[in-house]
Amino acid sequence: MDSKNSTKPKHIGVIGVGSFGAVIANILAAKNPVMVYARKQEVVDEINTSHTAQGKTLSENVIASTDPEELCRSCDVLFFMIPSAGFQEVVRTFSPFLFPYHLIIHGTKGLCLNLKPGENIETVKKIKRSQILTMSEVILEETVAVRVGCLAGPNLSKELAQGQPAATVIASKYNEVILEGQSLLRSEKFQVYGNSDIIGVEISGVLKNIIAIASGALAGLGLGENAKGLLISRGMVEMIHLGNALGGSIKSVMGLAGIGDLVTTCNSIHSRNYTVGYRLAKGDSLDTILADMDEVAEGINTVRIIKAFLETADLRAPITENLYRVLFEDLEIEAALHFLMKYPFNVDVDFV
Ligand SMILES: NC(=O)C1=CN([C@@H]2O[C@H](COP(=O)(O)OP(=O)(O)OC[C@H]3O[C@@H](n4cnc5c(N)ncnc54)[C@H](O)[C@@H]3O)[C@@H](O)[C@H]2O)C=CC1
Ligand SMILES: O=C(CO)COP(=O)(O)O
Repeated sequence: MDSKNSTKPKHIGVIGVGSFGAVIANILAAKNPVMVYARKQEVVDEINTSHTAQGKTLSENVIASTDPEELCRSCDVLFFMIPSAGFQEVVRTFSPFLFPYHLIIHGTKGLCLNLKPGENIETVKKIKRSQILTMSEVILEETVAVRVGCLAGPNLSKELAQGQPAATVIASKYNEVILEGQSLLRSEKFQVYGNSDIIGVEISGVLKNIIAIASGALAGLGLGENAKGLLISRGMVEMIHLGNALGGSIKSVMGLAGIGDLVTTCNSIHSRNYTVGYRLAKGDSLDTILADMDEVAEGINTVRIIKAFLETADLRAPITENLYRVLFEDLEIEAALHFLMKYPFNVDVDFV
């Protein structure tokens, strides 16, 4: 099947109409017709009749379908905007209809695991890098697509939806993916940078969620800006060492998808990860918080994965390790903070 034989105008595909997918669909719809994929027929009907998706307003340039084949036939470029927990399953649903000409960009800030049948993160205590998949690795493993990219940066969906100025990074090994992403998304309110280190950019977006949970916890304890500055700078160092161990470049952590997103999410009540930490510090249990949240806070699962990775890596990540104990072993946040304040960090900058 050759996409060039089609005479119909091509849509840009968006898979997932959650908070971020809806915003990206609207940004794309300013320049091109967009087709979004949703699993539920009632969501598709709502979009096609009233141009809303569960409370979020969508452009009239957006249509919806429940049919992955229709998306793949109608769109040469597809944006996957699905949380990591459902990512592999959704990519598998699309895989039979994808061809090498498709260009795929994802916006997911989480990780997947490549474990044996019957194993899961609860049962496997130690994880090697080869058992961790970024979302671009999932796409490359599950499909025939080659031109794959990711989108990451300080992009709180609530602010983007209000049309506030922001910027993002499109990362890919292929310059044409970066150029296509820039051309589709860029506007006077949305700047789009390029980066060829896709793993570094993906990992930056994933790891900042851990530090955002910790930042929310500091705020929940009523601590001030000195403590936050300390957390953000030491968090960045932890991201650099972990990012390096996971195959990313230091440079990407220093960029928009790393330090840029870290500052944003460590400071915003609109960040779900920050909110998790804040509520924990106010005394809510993780189970209560998860039961209340209808959106994803990727950092919780990421903490678990990185803790298991640390068991096989020659590396210490004290913020992540202590946050793991707070989230999953009932360590008091004050005790974790006390431990970190006594931790013998000596060298300020040890990564350049
Ligand atoms: N919301 C934000 O400000 C930003 C979110 N992100 C990342 O984008 C990803 C998605 O986040 P949100 O849109 O905020 O999440 P969300 O929880 O608001 O929405 C997720 C969407 O994915 C759909 N979905 C989940 N599993 C599915 C499946 N198996 N098949 C089909 N659809 C499925 C849900 O129905 C929902 O529409 C996350 O990895 C998040 O870290 C990145 C930047 C900003
Ligand atoms: O990644 C985000 C903004 O860049 C969104 O952060 P949360 O997932 O914590 O809401």
